[in-house]
Amino acid sequence: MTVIDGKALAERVQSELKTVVASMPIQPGLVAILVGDDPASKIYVSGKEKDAAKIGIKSEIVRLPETITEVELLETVEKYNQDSNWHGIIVQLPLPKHINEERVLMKISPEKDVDGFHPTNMGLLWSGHPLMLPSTPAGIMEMLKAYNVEIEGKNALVIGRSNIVGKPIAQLLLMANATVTIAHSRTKNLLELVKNADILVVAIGQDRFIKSGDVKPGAVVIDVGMNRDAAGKLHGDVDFNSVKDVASLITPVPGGVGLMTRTMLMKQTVEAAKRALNV
Ligand SMILES: Nc1nc(=O)c2c([nH]1)NC[C@@H]1CN(c3ccc(C(=O)N[C@@H](CCC(=O)O)C(=O)O)cc3)C=[N+]21
Repeated sequence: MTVIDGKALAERVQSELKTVVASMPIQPGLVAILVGDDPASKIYVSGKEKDAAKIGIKSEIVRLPETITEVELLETVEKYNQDSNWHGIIVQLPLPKHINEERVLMKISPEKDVDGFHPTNMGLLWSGHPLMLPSTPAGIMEMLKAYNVEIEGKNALVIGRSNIVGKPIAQLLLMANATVTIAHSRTKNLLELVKNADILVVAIGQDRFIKSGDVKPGAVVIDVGMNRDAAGKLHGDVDFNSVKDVASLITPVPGGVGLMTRTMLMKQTVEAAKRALNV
């Protein structure tokens, strides 16, 4: 069994990006709009600032109060759409309940939508011609590539159907010629599907849901979960301690998918800046 080293891989990609950025005539810029104080979003945003600084990406966090109106938020997004100093815009999710998430995501100009959540970018991905890749799925594919995982013809099971992880990773695996199944909370024969999966991607947000007895021996297990227990310790959706003995390759939490998610956001930002420069 091999544990995927998300930290080493993230650092490798970051240093490649740093070289690319150093050779660019302008500094790529990434703005993160953070509404309210969701704890997971705060962790992500602070990590992102650190990564950006390391790579040489200009970054700004726009902190807005929980009480902001949807119109004010839309105006903020539009301001950064219009400002050519910023190549990437992300609006941290989740947003407060009184704000329509879909409308806000649709407001981000697709060329600056480095999360890849705009319906135009989702559609481009599903049509097989992606412009912007959502970071978590892009990071997962990067890990599979770095560890030479054969995807073609394999049974890939994605548990979770979110627009952020489940749907886009299913499409990326499909584009790599896997036979893809998407399972979710209403799936009836889940454990049967899990037993058959050569590649298992778990993104359901349930602490240590997948146990060693569930997994096919030799499977590649990618854990997207980030669940904090009462003591504040992070756990994945996979019971790492037992599943690691059954899997051929497995991602840890922390130190796996999360770090690659952050790094791929940086990569999308650099790509967006390159496109803005026409290089
Ligand atoms: N528009 C938008 N896009 C997102 O991609 C997005 C979002 N909103 N809202 C919040 C969630 C959460 N998320 C994380 C990604 C990586 C880590 C991360 O860095 N994890 C590290 C460290 C975790 C730790 O130690 O606390 C790890 O897994 O090793 C954390 C959180 C992205 N999200």
